[in-house]
Amino acid sequence: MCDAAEKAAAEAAPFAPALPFALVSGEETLVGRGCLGLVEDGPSPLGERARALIEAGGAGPRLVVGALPFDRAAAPHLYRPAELSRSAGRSCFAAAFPPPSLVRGAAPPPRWEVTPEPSLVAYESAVAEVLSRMARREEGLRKIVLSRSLRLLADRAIDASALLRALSEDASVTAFCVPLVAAGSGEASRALVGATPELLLSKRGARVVSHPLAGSARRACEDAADRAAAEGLLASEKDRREHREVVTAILDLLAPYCTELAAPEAPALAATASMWHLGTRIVGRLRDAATSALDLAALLHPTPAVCGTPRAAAARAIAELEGYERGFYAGAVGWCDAAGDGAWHVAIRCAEIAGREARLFAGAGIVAGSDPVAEGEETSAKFAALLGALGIDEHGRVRSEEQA
Ligand SMILES: C=C(O[C@@H]1C=C(C(=O)O)C=C[C@H]1O)C(=O)O
Repeated sequence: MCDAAEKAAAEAAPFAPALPFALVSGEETLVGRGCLGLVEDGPSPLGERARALIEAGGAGPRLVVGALPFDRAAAPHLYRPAELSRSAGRSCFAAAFPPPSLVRGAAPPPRWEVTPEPSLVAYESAVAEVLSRMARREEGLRKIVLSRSLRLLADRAIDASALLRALSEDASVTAFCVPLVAAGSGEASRALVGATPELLLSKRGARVVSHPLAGSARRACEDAADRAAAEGLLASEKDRREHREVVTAILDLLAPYCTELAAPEAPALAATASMWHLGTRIVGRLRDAATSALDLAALLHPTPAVCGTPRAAAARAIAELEGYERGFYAGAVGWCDAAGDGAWHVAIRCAEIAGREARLFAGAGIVAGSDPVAEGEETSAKFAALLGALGIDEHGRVRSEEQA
């Protein structure tokens, strides 16, 4: 393409994603390429603005894809892809993210530098500070989800597609890739890549489903130890209290929109390849089937699974004590179509990747009775999925076969 044609193409498409958008799960896979337009800022509800974008364009997929940031006041990143592949199961994934060639596979593994931000010790102190604020009942705080991050620097550009392929091997999660910066923008192509076990909200017709998780234990390699970890979690009063905060918040927020809404009294175990969680499947029937999945996701988000209770006070404490912007970590990733149907997943177990750099995030819910060292260990356990997919441990060392 000549320069003028390239410039015209860039102006026509305000965002030209360098990578496909992907949501990959055993139930459904969605891959979006290119961009026909971005959902604009504006006073009307997000769902309405998304519908306006879909209706305004001509031919093309009738949906928007993207991510909501953790901060409710920050701008969402939502766009209408130019092409869409969709399949029940994972079949359309392999075509969009083909396996690497043998030549690339034979290259020596990358070398990594890993810098915790904050350090584990500083994280534990922040947890202790949260506990003392809760003990003083400051701002009525009952739960705060505090996170820490790992900054990774590789000796070469990180292959987001390879990471996504590795993450999607765990059948219990939804792997995702959300391109955040345009190709040719001058910046390294930035993307949010992860593998979440947590469904914020899905909506088809009048039926809504949410599957919040809260309360966690690291899985063990040995069967007996793994079972014991699961049973210990299920019996833990502290974890059940931590979990209940999330279920109550979701039920309270959804109730005005539903004619039926139900959740089991007690949580059940949910497993990923590396973690046990307490989970509750909430199912409801909307009063108005035209309510947008995007508006419902924006209403629920961020739940006490990633923020805390009361929500605004917890968000303020998080901003103060974590000392960094979460960006899209602990936000939501998903899609919404012209009928308002869609699915939004909690953006956890993820990393923001740009060139040779990655920033990984993991958080843990703190309630009265939490132990700072155990919460630090829980964040390490949650890093394992991403680090394992990159083939390294928390110190940047290449993982041995037994660890994998
Ligand atoms: C905040 C994260 O996970 C959330 C917190 C959990 C907990 O505190 O037990 C469990 C699942 C997630 O809702 C994360 O993985 O970063």
